[in-house]
Amino acid sequence: MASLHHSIEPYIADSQLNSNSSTTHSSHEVKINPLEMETTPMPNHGEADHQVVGVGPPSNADNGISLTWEDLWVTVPDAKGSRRPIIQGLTGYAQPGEVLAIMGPSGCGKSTLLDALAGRLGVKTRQSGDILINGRTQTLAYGTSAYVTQDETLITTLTVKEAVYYSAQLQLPNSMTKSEKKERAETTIREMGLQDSMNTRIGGWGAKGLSGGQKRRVSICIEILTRPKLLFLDEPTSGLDSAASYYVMSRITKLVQREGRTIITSIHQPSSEVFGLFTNLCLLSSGRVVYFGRANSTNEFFASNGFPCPTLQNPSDHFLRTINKDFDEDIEQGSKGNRATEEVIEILVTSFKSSDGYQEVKRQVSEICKWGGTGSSLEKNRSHASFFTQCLVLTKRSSVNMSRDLGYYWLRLAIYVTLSLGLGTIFYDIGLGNSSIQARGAMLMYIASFLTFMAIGGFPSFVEDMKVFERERLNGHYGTTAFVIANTLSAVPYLFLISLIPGALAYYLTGLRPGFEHFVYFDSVLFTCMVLVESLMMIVASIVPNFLMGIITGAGIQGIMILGGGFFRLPNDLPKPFWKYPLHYIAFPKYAYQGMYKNEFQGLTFPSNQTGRSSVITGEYILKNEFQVEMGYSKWVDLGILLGMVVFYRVLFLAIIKVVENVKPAISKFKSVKPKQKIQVMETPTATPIHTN
Ligand SMILES: Nc1ncnc2c1ncn2[C@@H]1O[C@H](COP(=O)(O)OP(=O)(O)OP(=O)(O)O)[C@@H](O)[C@H]1O
Repeated sequence: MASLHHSIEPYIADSQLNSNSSTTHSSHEVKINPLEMETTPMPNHGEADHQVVGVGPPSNADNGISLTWEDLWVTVPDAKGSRRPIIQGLTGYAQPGEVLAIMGPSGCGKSTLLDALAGRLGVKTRQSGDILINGRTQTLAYGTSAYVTQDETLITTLTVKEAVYYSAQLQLPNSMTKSEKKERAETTIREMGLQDSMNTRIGGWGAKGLSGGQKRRVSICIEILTRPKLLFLDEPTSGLDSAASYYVMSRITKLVQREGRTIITSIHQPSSEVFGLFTNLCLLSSGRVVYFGRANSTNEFFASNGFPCPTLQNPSDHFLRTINKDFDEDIEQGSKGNRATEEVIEILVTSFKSSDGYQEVKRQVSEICKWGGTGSSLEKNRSHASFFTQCLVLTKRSSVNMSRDLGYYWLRLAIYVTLSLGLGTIFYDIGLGNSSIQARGAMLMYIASFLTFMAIGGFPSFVEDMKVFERERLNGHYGTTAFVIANTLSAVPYLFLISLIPGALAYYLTGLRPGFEHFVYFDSVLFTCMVLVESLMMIVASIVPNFLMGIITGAGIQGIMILGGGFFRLPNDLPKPFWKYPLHYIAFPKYAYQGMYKNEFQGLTFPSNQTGRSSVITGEYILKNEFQVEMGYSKWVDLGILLGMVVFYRVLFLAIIKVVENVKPAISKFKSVKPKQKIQVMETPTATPIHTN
């Protein structure tokens, strides 16, 4: 059995520890939620007489964040309907001024552990155990911590400098001047070694820009701008060469030394120089802890169990190779002797669990909880840019993105112009003959429904916007309302442009109702419908964040609305249940068709087609009898209803984002296993599937 006692430098001498302290905080349920700040009353450790003489928290603990987790389990559903554990009863800690590295073979649960600690597990996962911040059950405020995820969700059209500078303007408080924010952005870019790529566009699908490793560094830049107290990094060095990995990690660890930050990072295969930067190491295998303690004592632990690191081999390579069982058949006999990897892992896991080192980790956790609970308190909401600045910067950033992303509006403009030219040639100089009545009706319907229908073409860009928003929102860069306002304001000029040019072409080529005011009304309806359909697609993007499913859903909703609009089947002929009530009345095409028809026909006369008699029919007659338009109110009411719908859809978009934000953590909390259920799990550590009700 390996003794790890020497490997951990406790803040408190063993003899001064209260043996009960490790259980004092265990009655608190897991409650880390980055969505809101909620400080619950300080747990009563029941140890007023627990005095620690001459020792205590590290000097920077008052300002920093210590995270502790005890007996943490995470499970996911498996194909058979039971639950498979991904994280199995982990206990550990991370404290200010230290870098904790989480290592292990691919699929061992590194990202899951990070997600659990950051309160970001998906809704399908269940978690049990205690995760405490500074010894308390409390939730992290937006922006108190930052998380650099594995996938890069960046605005691909921006340059490195723009991306980081916009982010600085959004995240840094108004008390900083513009030049100070710019300075901070540029310093951070330099710190991450991106000075030569400052003016390079990030790039993405279809437009090559930065390399994968450079994108990683941009993501890190954005998250360390505010110097967060708690930083989670999911494989920050993936895609980087060994020199870049070292420089990136050493600059991040400088933050730790200089400013007493707490950093938890998962990492795949650090070089020995990078490994040397870590304070503590959490080594995992299939969700179980193989080793937790000082990184520089890992070698000793392996050697004492019969698996010494061969001379000249990178220690981290050795640790990972020793516990990687994925390729067991291919591995030749090496430092593990004749043992199967499964057996080696079992030896290490058992050895660690029974070592002094493990006891030391538990003691350390309880000590952190004790001084954390009495001393430091987590900062309230971070000071941000003001709401107005957020709206302004987000509008600017979104406008720049829209202008550079060809798929957002420019392609649509080109298609709309082509379609309008098509309409203009098919219905060219339509005249006032009897046959022009149906032709006008068909053309106006086509413009109001199919020109707006193509908003689904911008859906991939909306989804990208939503992904960036989600990442930035979780890291607390700005508020939801600011995002929705900015998204609306930035789209308006482009939508105006793509309704004006094609609208004018179609209107004047076909010779619709003369008179500028009639054109203004026609184009206003077209523009409003475009804003409306775009709002509808944003709602879809916020619920179905998947290109294909979103496009199909959006197209389906619009198709149904067009069917119930009253053109393909006249209003009185629509089946009453569903199609007439309520669909016809809540579908925007009804108001668009009827408003456009009134604008076109009211006041016009057409020759009657009855043979042998020269008579005329009025526009009013046509509206009432041919198109079954509701004549009890003016065309302006139709436009007003459409504008009201735009407001309603935008408010609905905001409400959905807010609800999703609040519902997700509530579901996770609801699914968290209560401590009493968890105890059964503790008693059978090798029992795999956990069934929780
Ligand atoms: N929501 C989930 N549903 C089902 N399985 C999941 C879920 N989340 C994670 N897993 C599984 O849990 C295991 C651990 O995943 P995780 O992403 O944490 O591994 P990792 O160590 O970060 O891997 P890598 O180094 O390859 O990124 C994997 O087998 C993964 O398939």
